[in-house]
Amino acid sequence: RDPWGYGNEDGPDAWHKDYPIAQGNRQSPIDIIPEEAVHDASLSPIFLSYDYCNSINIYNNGHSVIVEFDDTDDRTVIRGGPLDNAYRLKQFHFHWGGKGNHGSEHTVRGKTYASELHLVHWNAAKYKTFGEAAAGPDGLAVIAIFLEKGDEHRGLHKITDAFYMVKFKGSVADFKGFNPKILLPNSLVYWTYPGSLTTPPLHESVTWIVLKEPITVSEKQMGRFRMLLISGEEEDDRTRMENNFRPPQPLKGRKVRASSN
Ligand SMILES: CCN[C@H]1CN(CCOCC)S(=O)(=O)c2sc(S(N)(=O)=O)cc21
Ligand SMILES: [Zn+2]
Repeated sequence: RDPWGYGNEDGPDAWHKDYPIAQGNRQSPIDIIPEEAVHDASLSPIFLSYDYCNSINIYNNGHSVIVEFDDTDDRTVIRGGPLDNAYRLKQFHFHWGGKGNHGSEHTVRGKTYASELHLVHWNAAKYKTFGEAAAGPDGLAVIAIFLEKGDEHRGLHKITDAFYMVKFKGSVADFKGFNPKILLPNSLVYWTYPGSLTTPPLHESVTWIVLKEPITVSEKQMGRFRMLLISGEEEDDRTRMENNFRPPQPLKGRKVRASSN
């Protein structure tokens, strides 16, 4: 198992020992205070070109459940907003809690949500490989969407119905033709700020785009997330995958900007 996790010994408070950047100046997530966000009229809307979306597989890496995409061309990209060029969709994954309404990574005036979806994109115009982009200051753009406990989300069903195939750490299954467009809320109004990966290696390479409007998820659907395990099939322990979120980090003088549409 990776030397890091979300437990008492290997959790977020211990990560700085192996990843000193954990105490850096542009760490994520953060607590967003809407009244303190700078309204920037020059921020254009975010454009998601997800029509030729092509998911490949779904897998469990022991930290989260991830759906991967074919990023060999600019078929599935985001543009606009704070971004200088097109960023290619590489994968999406989630962070969630044990029960109740905690589990998100970003918070809004201290409010937590049951889960948070991250759509990870990389700057293929500037970096040759995803790995290089993941380590570059403007290498990644992650769209964060809050999942609020409420009615069931029909778009999420296809994903939660596939979890039984990737119960164990290291398991992977075919997952083709899923278009994450159905996971978007009605409004693409967002906050944006310069930050980092929220898991090791915690690279300070992410332009965060946090959507204001959450989508809803039912308690039953959240239960499906919690049947995933961090243990491998060959291990004898059966530890549930839950509370895989990093708490908010110091803003260190960064400005959060708010879009208008
Ligand atoms: C468990 C490791 N999670 C990492 C793995 N990647 C980064 C390193 O990759 C190098 C090839 S990543 O760019 O896919 C990525 S995005 C996020 S988050 N939660 O900030 O959206 C975490 C991670
Ligand atoms: Zn994430």
